[in-house]
Amino acid sequence: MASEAYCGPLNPGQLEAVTFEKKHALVLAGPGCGKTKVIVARAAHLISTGVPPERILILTFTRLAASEIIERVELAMRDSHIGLRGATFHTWCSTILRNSQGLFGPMDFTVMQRDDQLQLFKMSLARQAPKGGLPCPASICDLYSEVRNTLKKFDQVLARRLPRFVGQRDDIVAVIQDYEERKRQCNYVDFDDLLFKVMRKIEKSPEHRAWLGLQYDYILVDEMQDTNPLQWALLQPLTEWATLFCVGDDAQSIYGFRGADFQNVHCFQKRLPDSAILRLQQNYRSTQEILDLSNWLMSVSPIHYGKNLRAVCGSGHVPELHTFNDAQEEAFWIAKDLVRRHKSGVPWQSHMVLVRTRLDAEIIKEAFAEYKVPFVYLSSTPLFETGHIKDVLSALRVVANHRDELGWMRYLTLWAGVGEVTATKVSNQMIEQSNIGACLELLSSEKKIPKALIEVLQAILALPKQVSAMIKTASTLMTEILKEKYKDDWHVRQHDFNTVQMTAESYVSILAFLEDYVLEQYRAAVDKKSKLRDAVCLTTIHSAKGSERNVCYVPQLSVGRYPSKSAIGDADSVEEERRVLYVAVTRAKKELILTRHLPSDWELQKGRWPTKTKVENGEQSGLDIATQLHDSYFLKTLPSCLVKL
Ligand SMILES: Nc1ncnc2c1ncn2[C@@H]1O[C@H](COP(=O)(O)OP(=O)(O)OP(=O)(O)O)[C@@H](O)[C@H]1O
Repeated sequence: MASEAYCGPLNPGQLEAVTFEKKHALVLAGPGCGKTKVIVARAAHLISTGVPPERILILTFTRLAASEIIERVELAMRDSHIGLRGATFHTWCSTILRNSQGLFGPMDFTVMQRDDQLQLFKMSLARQAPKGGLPCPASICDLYSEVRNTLKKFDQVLARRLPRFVGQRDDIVAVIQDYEERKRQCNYVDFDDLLFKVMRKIEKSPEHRAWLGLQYDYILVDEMQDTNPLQWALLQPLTEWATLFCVGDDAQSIYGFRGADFQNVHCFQKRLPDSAILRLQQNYRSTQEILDLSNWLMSVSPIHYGKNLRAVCGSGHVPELHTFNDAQEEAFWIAKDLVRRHKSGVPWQSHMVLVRTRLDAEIIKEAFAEYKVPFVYLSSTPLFETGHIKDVLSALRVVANHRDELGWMRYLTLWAGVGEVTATKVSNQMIEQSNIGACLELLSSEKKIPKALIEVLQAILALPKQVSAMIKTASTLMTEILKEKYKDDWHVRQHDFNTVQMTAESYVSILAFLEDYVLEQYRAAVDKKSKLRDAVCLTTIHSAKGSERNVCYVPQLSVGRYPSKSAIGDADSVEEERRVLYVAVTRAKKELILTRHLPSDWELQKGRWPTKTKVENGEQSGLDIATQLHDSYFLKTLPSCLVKL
């Protein structure tokens, strides 16, 4: 079989999936059973049997995964410009909006970052509810996002997420309407809009549906278990034209907070009667001892996952479980253990450390610095989220979209003598103008606006369409104000502009460049580069999906962390936490090292355990929560034979 020749051996189940000929299929498999391999081989198989690559669309959860799959298919086909299309749902929809000759609405828009969304909600709140009394901007933003991603009724989501505010329903709706109106005025599109706008059009209009559906013969979807109802509403109408081939694992669904819906997996066949469910059972990644522990973790869940992974590669080391006095001792031990392994000849890059949150990573980073362990951190704050870069980019933003109110606010308030009040007044005027030329004219007549502020924008406008040159000019002309604003660490920050310039080298459109960084193109490039270095991979578990290493450490497996305090009291959240831990432990190929530390004195004073639930519902005491944390601790009933203490 051609794809097998390209992609390496396939077992009979994988081969059946790769060459499946009836209509739609969902391949369900546990971790390490070759789902990614099957997607790559399926694409190679389709191409080798004559399907034009541009008629195949591959949808993945991250841009990195999309680019890796495309690369692997290209490698398999020995053709590096094969023309296969791979994207996340967001980048796919953004391309549809921008490249449809206006069929899906205006094509020139600025994609908002979450920061921008929060700022806009804050302004809407100030306009609609000046005396307060409503949820904070982040809560309203998340509420609205959940409504759109789950396609549930607003009142239903409000009652579940923010029960205390049900009485203020109409006020919250007014804030959201104000936010929507402002977004329209400013030419903004938020993350959810990208999907929502496309979905609404194809839902309502047969012409739009056909226009999109006719572009594809095959749509291949990775990580189906993490798709949400909005994403399904985009896929289902296209099945009239294209064949859907999805892979997923219900035990690895960890994006419930983004509205991921099990139904997309569990109801697949009911929703698409001309479809088949295929299952892959053999795990090629881990040793049986690692799988025994993983199987046990799922077997004690109240949900019946029915996971019983069998290792093709047989037996190996029993997972280790180490307990330390505190988090620092734990982190130092991990660093020392890595140094020991490296000294014995194992490359750094054979190791991965999987943490729960960015904050958890900090203590590990400190220990790595102390013991000089080289590492790449896969969830670090991208450069583009830092203040000085955002400041420079704000100048480019307003040149690209003169109705970008938040861009104006950031840019104007950078300059001495321009306060919030003036900036608000001026940016309101700017978004009324017909173009950036008219804005510059008006700015020149404003007494409070420094000349240098206008000169930066004029200089950007005068340049040919090269985004990297624009960044260079803007950062050079803004050096004095930035140096003053970031005087404490300017010596470090000043070097970042070169990196951003390099990233922008191939771009001729500011909007396209800004959008790519909002949608994580930049992070994907960094992740890819970092994989080439010999370094330990330090990563959040959410960023580790699809990855594997010979030796994996899962630290901070302490009471109150798995499940985390915030999940207690909500059975769905606790189960999602279990799946997060499942993803972590199933990344290990040969050795799994679990570590934890004893609760600190502070935590031991039971009355001082965080009392979020108590605050919100007035029901539970801190003591109750401490007891629940102990009772629900995932390792509480861990059979001692599954680990080496
Ligand atoms: N038939 C096979 N023969 C040999 N190795 C295989 C086979 N199928 C998969 N593998 C190997 O097993 C490992 C896991 O495969 P892959 O990453 O495709 O699994 P997955 O199901 O996508 O895992 P996860 O869901 O955990 O990300 C890879 O190293 C892959 O090369």
